[in-house]
Amino acid sequence: MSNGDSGGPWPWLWHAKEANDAIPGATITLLVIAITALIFFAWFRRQKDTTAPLPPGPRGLPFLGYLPFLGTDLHWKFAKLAESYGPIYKLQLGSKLYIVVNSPLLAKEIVRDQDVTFANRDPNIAAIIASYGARNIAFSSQGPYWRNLRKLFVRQIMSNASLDACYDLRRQEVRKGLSDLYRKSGVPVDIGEWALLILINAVMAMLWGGTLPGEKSEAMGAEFRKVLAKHMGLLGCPNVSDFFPSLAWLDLQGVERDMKRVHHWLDAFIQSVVECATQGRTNEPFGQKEGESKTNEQKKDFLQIVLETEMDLEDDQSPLDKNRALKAILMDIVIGGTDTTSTMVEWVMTELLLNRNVMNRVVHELTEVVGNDKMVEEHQLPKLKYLNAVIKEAFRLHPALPLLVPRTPDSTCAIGGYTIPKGSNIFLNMGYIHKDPKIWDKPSDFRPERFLEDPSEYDLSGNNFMYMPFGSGRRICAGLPLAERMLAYVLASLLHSFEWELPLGTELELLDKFGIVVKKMNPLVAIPRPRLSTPELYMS
Ligand code: HEM
Repeated sequence: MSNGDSGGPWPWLWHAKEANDAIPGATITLLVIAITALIFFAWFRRQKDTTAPLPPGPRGLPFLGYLPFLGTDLHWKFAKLAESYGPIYKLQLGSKLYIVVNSPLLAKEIVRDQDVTFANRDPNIAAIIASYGARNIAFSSQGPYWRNLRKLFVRQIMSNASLDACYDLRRQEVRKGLSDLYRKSGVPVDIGEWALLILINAVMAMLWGGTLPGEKSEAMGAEFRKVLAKHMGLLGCPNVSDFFPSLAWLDLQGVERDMKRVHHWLDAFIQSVVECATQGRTNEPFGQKEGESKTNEQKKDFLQIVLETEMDLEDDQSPLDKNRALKAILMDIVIGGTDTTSTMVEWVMTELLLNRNVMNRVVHELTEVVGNDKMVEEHQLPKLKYLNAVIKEAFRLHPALPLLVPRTPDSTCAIGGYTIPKGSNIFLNMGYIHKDPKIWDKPSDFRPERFLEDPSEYDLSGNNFMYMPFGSGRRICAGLPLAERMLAYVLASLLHSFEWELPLGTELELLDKFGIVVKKMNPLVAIPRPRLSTPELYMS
């Protein structure tokens, strides 16, 4: 065998002896060089990306990092730092690295371009306890378990058919709440508190058909509100044990201890709901009549849907695992479905009381669409274009979760030319993006008209990275369809059925306080006066 024919890997490179061999040989040579260069370039870029610097960020103290300078109003602090450090910055808090993203372009990289990489959570200690060991949808890591749980939730429980089927249950609770307000007409009412009770009752009704009866409603509702407030406070509480896992056993602030207590109460509550449904018992504390949730197919509740669906979560699931997964889903609904929505009712009502011309236009629209001799029905909601714009504008200025729920990458990657290490916590700073003057004209004005021009430009489904009150991508809020319906229905009912005024001498303001859900600092108190033509309407 001659050298030129087969010696070495590139024989044609060296031995294009004959003239007619020369052209293809040269072409192939150039091709190989080009491909090699491309491969090298791609490799070099990857190398460069992963060896790119960490994002900029403020310096902290040794060991503690930026922790001592964080303060309590995280969302305002993060906005201020965005002014100094730009679209992306890092914060070292104890032994943990946090990355804050402040631009729609970089947010897109996370929730769209690299959605799979960023689809995990790194729940804090309180969240792990509250979610049965990260077994709920919000805090479990992506994988078959989370996917199946989420599929069941979104496709079955939150489907249009399922939500239509339990409309009667929601409606009854909203109507009861309106009757209650009618009795209180002329008297100052804490709107957030009222809305939370209605939402707790509506969610309970949808869960298993039972609600809180009569006086028990007030007492149980008050207890539930207290527990819920504590629960949310602990979830959002900066905890030394999270920043220094090696000190977690000391539980220095007692967060772990307190969350265990709160979780115990909520778990007993959920367990009694599950037992009642699975064993056909009456649910004494919550006034469900025997067989109530089982007999009426029209009013199929969420629990029935879950129980009827074979929960195929993981291969090795034990009955205990299954029970825990079931309770974790119910907890997602109870926790996700109440506090967030009632908080938004309060924000929208506050903005409307501050912007009387906007309030008048909403009321005018309601009168046109619904009529003064009728109560609002859910099927009328899509016709309330202006109210929907008002809700969107309130979400822009007061997103209930301005930092969404932090995500964590499952491998080291690059965003905006910076290295994002595996396991760091990523905050999408939507509270800042929603008010960025580079994006929004007169951002601090409450101007629903900005959402009227092209309503599809900014929907709530996270397709526009400048506006994502419910997040985006595979971790977008799983309860969005219910949240949209409930929020608009409660607000439309409040505004159509009553005129609202402030108690004499009240100075309305927009101060907020940080938590996993950002609420009004001072509760909104306003006075309802009936505005419908017949008192009987309020008695239904
Ligand atoms: C005004 C009402 C609500 C707001 C503003 C809201 C907002 C959010 C946000 C921002 C997230 C994180 C999204 C992300 O990481 O990209 C989220 C997640 C979630 N929400 Fe909501 N939510 C609301 C109502 C609800 C309701 C009614 C439910 C249940 C019935 C619910 C259940 C959930 C669940 C299960 C997740 C976790 C999704 C996952 O990690 O896969 N939410 N929500």
